[in-house]
Amino acid sequence: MAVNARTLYDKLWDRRCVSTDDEGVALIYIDRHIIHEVSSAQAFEGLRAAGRRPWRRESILATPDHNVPTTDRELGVDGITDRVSRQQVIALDNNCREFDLLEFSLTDYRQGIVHVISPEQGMTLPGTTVVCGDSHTATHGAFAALGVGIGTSEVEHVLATQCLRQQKARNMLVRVDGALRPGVTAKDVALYIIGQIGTAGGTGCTIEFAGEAIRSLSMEGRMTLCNMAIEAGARAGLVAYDATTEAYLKGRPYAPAGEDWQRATADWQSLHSDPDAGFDLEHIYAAADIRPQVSWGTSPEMVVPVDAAVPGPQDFDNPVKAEACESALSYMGLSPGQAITDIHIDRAFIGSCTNSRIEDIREVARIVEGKRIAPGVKQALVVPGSGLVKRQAEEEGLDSIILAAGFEWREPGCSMCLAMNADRLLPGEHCASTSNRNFQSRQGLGGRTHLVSPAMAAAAAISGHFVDVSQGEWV
Ligand SMILES: CC(C)[C@H](C(=O)O)[C@@H](O)C(=O)O
Ligand code: SF4
Repeated sequence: MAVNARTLYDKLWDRRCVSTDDEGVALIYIDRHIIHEVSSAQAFEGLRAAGRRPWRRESILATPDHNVPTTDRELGVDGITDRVSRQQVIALDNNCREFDLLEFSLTDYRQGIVHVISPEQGMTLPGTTVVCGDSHTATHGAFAALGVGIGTSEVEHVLATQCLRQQKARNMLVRVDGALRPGVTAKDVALYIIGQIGTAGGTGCTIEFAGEAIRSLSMEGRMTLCNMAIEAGARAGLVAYDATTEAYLKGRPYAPAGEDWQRATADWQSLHSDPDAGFDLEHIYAAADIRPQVSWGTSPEMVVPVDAAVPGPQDFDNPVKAEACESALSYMGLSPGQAITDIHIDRAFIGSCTNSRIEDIREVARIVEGKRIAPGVKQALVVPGSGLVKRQAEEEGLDSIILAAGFEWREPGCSMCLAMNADRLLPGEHCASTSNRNFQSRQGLGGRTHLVSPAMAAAAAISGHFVDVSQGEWV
């Protein structure tokens, strides 16, 4: 290993590290601070109590997303029936007004899920640091930016000082060689990797995703992958800067323009790991081994290919995992050996910061065009990640295709990803979901979540049970 060779993570760290104390705790400078209604109210309260103001207002973008209804948006906050949810959204509006912060409020056409709107506005830029009081801030790593999820007290700290206390993570490389098979998407890659390394596999690490399969992903796909780095236990996920990153950012409202663009893109060229940089841990996979994935349990690592069967406790050598399997199967109402394609679904949810961007919606429209949801499926929801995604999809006529297939076309927000609004599963219901977490009751009390790609969720809604979208009529 060459002495001066650095990983992408090392470079990002060095660019923003202000100082490091004797215990190795550093202060890193924060370029972009995204704020939502659930994790910010107490931070603003603390700021006010201390008589402080946000240190750099221009670094902030706020939007309500977790608690917002996905229907009747014209009612504004009056459309939120839950009292706590309404209070949180009102508090965000008031805080943004008081401190003069940029907010895409409930009725703004640019409102959406925090991790969807910042990239789409060109606010997430390569070489920068991005924080949000939200674990899925890892998403922004797709832009060769250091995206770190923080807690509410850290939100207050960043508001007050523009810096974050951090210990440097270890470097992990996850390389996926070769080309992905048709019908296999970034979501399948993410679930496959978590299935391999486990939800603790990335603990204490920043994961850089590399290799031919990753390079050939669109920015949307890279965001899906980095979004789920957090479910692999990692602190952050990263993909190197390249022409795909540049093409995505060019011309976005808040991206640099003119001479600034030239300067920025020249600077961004160095945002990759040096060829001889060393990683603390490496995992190397072949893209050809990855098939469409379906989670069968209550943790994102409980995942198998769609053509496999539900495992049983006897399939795990580790007694803790065997026990976890047993309890997950009882919660999920599944039996060992049952074919994944025999699992019937009650609802489908296409949305969340993992899979609600324009490409995801296009993929759903492609799968469902000219078809109808299966009679046994009670509901198939399509929730775009932002007002701009919704608008673009409608311009492309995707909403009509989706509606004609019997799916619902909603307003943007987190929605059934975590059921903080009215969109939720009933006890015992199975859901094909494009979100990132399948914890117990995540999508509603007693609900049973199966994590899948958008194509897999759409095809399951059409068929009534899981099907392999890498085969036959679906490709
Ligand atoms: C509510 C929020 C703080 C939470 C997170 O941090 O991830 C949510 O977005 C989630 O996905 O569970
Ligand atoms: S869409 Fe889901 S995972 Fe993403 S920020 Fe919202 S609740 Fe969290």
